[in-house]
Amino acid sequence: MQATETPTQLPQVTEPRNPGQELDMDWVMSARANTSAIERRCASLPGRRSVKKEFQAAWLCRAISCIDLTTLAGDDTAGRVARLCAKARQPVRPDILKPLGMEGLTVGAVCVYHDMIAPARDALTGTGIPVAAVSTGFPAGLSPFHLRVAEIGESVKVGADEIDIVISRRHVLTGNWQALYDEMRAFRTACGGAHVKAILATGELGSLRNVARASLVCMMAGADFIKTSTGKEAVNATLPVSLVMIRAIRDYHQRTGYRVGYKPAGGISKAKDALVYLSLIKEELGNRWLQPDLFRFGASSLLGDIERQLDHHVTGAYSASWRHAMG
Ligand SMILES: O=C[C@H](O)COP(=O)(O)O
Repeated sequence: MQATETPTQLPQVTEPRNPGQELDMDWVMSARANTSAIERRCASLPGRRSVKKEFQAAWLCRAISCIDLTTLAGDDTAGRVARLCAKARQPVRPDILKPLGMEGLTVGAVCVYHDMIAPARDALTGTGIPVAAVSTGFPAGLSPFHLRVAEIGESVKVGADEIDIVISRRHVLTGNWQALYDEMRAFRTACGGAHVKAILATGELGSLRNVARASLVCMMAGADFIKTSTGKEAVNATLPVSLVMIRAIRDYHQRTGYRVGYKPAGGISKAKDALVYLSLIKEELGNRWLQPDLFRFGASSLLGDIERQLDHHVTGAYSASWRHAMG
């Protein structure tokens, strides 16, 4: 990754929202995933070695601007969410951001459970930082369908800007693509003006081919983003799964003209891994997808590691451990 742009130099454009389309079964069934080719591509990925040292800080700031800063714990409180939102507004110490020319940098969004939307809204008033809520019986999605739809409506009513829905994995595992399409379409409709991210829970879908097909079906049904995982599955975001989903997004864009966003989530906690993901996006989809309206990291602890690495850069203490970590 040899890019020299800083996050502030990225074009600010408004993307037309994916309206979805009819379910195209021929297209869905033609989706394949060649596992060995995917593994070869992932093994050859740039990232650690190819981000030049002088550009790393800019790329790490880019990563921050794309984080959905997340807390999804049973013991979440309004106080914890308020602290998370303070971090979302000012993700890195000002004395680190100033020399980088990145004052005013914020994360992409804050992601919480339904009951934490109101505290998050209060804490983010006037910042423009969106609130995302997980929904539809997150994380398993096994509550009654009408309640899952109603949950979306409740979250939109109290101010969620984005809704992260979970799909019914069984529809994928049984090849019931029509049922998956209908479910996703209903969720998208219930979201109204709020953007909808479709969580595929890829670690539970059985095969990369299923991941490719589920990605296409959700986009056809109007997903604004497709997202790998809830963070609660045994296997969450991985590079092979990401490659399959990103290529489905590219295919969808080539055929329909609509850009759908991508959100890897779960287990991404290291700055060096964030750079690999950014490299993958840049190479497979291009710079346009490296903005928060089309790319997010779903992460609860990634920001802490990025802040530590930026601190090293700015204070000149470019540590041996970081050099080692970056290969
Ligand atoms: O969607 C976000 C994930 O739940 C966060 O997962 P994490 O805690 O492993 O970073």
